[in-house]
Amino acid sequence: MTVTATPTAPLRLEQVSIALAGRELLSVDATIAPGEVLTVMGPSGSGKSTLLAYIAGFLDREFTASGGVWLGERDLLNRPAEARGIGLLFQDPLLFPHLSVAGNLRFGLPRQSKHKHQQVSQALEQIGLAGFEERDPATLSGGQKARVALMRLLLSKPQAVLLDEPFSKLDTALREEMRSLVFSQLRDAGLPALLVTHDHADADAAGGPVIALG
Ligand SMILES: Nc1ncnc2c1ncn2[C@@H]1O[C@H](COP(=O)(O)OP(=O)(O)OP(=O)(O)O)[C@@H](O)[C@H]1O
Repeated sequence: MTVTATPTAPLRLEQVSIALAGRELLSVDATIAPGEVLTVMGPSGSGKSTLLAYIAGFLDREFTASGGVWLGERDLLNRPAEARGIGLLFQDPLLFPHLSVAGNLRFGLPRQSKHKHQQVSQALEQIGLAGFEERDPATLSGGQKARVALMRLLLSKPQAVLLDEPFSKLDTALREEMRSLVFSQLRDAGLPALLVTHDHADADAAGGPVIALG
């Protein structure tokens, strides 16, 4: 069972071009189908995080950008970041330290959602952490934190997901486990996703198209 409804719409990057100080930094034209992961690779400074910031709606004013970002028929550039339906997963799990594990997961749930308690316990069960509701996130291992962060993201019912080097801080065994968990969950949820990574093994595991910047 997955915690996110299917299906969603494709994420379309329509002739996106971003410049810094008058020089073109990147240009991308791509469509990511529901359940597909597009991997973006490229050297440091080639603009990978900048591309994610443009899609998510928090591009710094230093940059000038053109081109469309569409979720199905919805023009995301006309919406503020919080109304774009984009979920983010970073290198660090970024759990709220003042909330319990359940509190962190509830934070992801839309305000109007029903059966919150049940949704949280089901999510914990799915990641092998049944009964962890009241735990302080500081007492979790790195892998447990990463799994809670993934479930918080999925419970928030995003319509597309951006992943910025989500596995780079995990050790090898854990990295493989998280890759398989993350990509299977995204596929099952039918979410289009964009993965930024330096690691070719991430791209292989994602199984989708790869584009190179820079
Ligand atoms: N807020 C900003 N103001 C001005 N320049 C910036 C800003 N943020 C990033 N840059 C510059 O924009 C370029 C692209 O940066 P970006 O962080 O997107 O690269 P990246 O490919 O994600 O790099 P890395 O792999 O090291 O994370 C770099 O030259 C960087 O120095």
